[in-house]
Amino acid sequence: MIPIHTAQTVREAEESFFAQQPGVDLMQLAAEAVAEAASKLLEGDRTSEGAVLVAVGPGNNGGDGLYAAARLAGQGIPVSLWLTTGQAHPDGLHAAREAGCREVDALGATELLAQASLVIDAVLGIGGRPGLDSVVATFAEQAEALAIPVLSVDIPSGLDPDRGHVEQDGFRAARTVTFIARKPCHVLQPAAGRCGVVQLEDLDVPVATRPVALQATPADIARLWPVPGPTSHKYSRGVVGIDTGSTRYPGAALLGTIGALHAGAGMIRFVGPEVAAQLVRTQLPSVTHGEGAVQAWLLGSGWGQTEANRDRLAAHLGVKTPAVIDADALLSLPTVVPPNTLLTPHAGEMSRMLGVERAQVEADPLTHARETAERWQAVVLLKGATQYVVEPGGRVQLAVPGPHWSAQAGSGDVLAGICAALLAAGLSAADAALLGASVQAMAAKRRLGPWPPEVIAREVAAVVGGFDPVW
Ligand SMILES: NC(=O)C1=CN([C@@H]2O[C@H](COP(=O)(O)OP(=O)(O)OC[C@H]3O[C@@H](n4cnc5c(N)ncnc54)[C@H](OP(=O)(O)O)[C@@H]3O)[C@@H](O)[C@H]2O)[C@@H](O)CC1
Ligand SMILES: Nc1ncnc2c1ncn2[C@@H]1O[C@H](COP(=O)(O)OP(=O)(O)O)[C@@H](O)[C@H]1O
Ligand SMILES: [K+]
Repeated sequence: MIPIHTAQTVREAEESFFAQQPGVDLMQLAAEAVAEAASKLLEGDRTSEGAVLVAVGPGNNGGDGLYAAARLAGQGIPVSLWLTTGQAHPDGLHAAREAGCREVDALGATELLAQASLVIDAVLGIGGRPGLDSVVATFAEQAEALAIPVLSVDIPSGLDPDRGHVEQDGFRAARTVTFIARKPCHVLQPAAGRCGVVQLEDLDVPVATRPVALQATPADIARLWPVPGPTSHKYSRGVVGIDTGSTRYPGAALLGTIGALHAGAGMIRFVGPEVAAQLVRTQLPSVTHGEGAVQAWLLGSGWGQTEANRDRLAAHLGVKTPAVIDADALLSLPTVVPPNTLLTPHAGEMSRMLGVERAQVEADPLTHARETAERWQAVVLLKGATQYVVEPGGRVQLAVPGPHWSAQAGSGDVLAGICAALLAAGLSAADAALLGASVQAMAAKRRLGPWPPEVIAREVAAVVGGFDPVW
């Protein structure tokens, strides 16, 4: 799991490091890493006038950029500096001037762009207020329009380091070199989409504080997956009870059942309406029909919004079996849900659960997901380009990210089924959510393109097969 830290935590880590090791110059270490990354991005194209254009802000982020500029100029690379506010880190500026960097104003920077091989964005880092001055914002847009690669120092300038929300167009980096720890903007969409490849340089500065979130990697998912062993049988692997679908949405039932089956459910008991049952029967012969003991329920997908939802939900929750509650059922929740319940809303559903606007959830997903988890004392998987797994008590984990092709009707139905299989296997609701969302993303990566959700679901089985250490 990759720890994600806020700007404040990173500052505190830097301060306690300085208190213990006052002689270490972190800015030089940061600049060295930036210069090295710039050299790699230049790929030998060092001949054109103004090969590297460094946009420099007034603080230490600009200081990193200036020392990196000095290092590149020292290698004989033509480097131009644009001091975006007219002010700059004094020692860094001195070093860059001494090394032979030339200075340009805003107009000169814009003119140079067309010939530049690389822009280094050292305008604002973790000390910046979100948003860019309009001249800098226009420069960033022009760099993108001309397809000039951008190397951002610490964060793409103008982003809020602690959020995934993007207020204004700004730099779109090919690579971001960040320091000490990854910040939320590096992993939360849509901000993460502006960072390009994120390269962490920890500068040997330890961070003692609890991370704000943990980002899962494919290796974590493989390690945590419940792989069957020699003593496994269908019941020990977990029986999933499925009550999903309706006359209007029978396909949701089939998709969730396909999801549960391809994620390794030991057995499935389908108890949804006959129209959905018929569909499942013709497509998936291993699914059984009718009541019986189950280890987890999958409820809500494709129910439609009807008066009957509250009773349909209550009928299953009475016995305190763990459950994945999805889609329409999320709006019929009782005040108390059974232990190990997983709620799987997207931003629109969460907004209706909390009685706020969708835009409010999208602007601050984490706060709203925390509120949802607290209100129902249940684990919440907030779906979308970033998948947040939030527990009551506040622990936040982020699923392995996947391609945006998954933004299609039916993906959520499949995902709920995958999570239900994991819940039935005995995993906690948080692990079921983290593994379910991650494995679907990993499968989608292997099937890049507009594949229907059932095709991605079948690919899940292949990904899961790869987790088996024995065969
Ligand atoms: N701790 C670490 O991990 C390490 C930190 N290091 C580096 O230090 C960076 C942080 O430096 P920092 O604290 O000097 O802040 P920084 O981002 O340069 O911005 C502050 C300046 O910008 C100004 N300003 C603010 N908002 C603005 C706006 N919207 N538009 C215009 N101006 C704005 C603000 O002026 P103000 O108006 O607030 O007086 C102030 O002058 C960090 O990102 C990393 O690169 C590395 O060297 C080593 C490891
Ligand atoms: N921009 C995106 N990038 C990657 N995955 C996405 C994106 N938007 C949605 N998803 C994923 O697609 C699925 C869509 O879920 P949902 O909207 O509930 O679909 P449905 O209810 O129609 O099945 C979720 O698993 C979600 O995480
Ligand atoms: K920056």
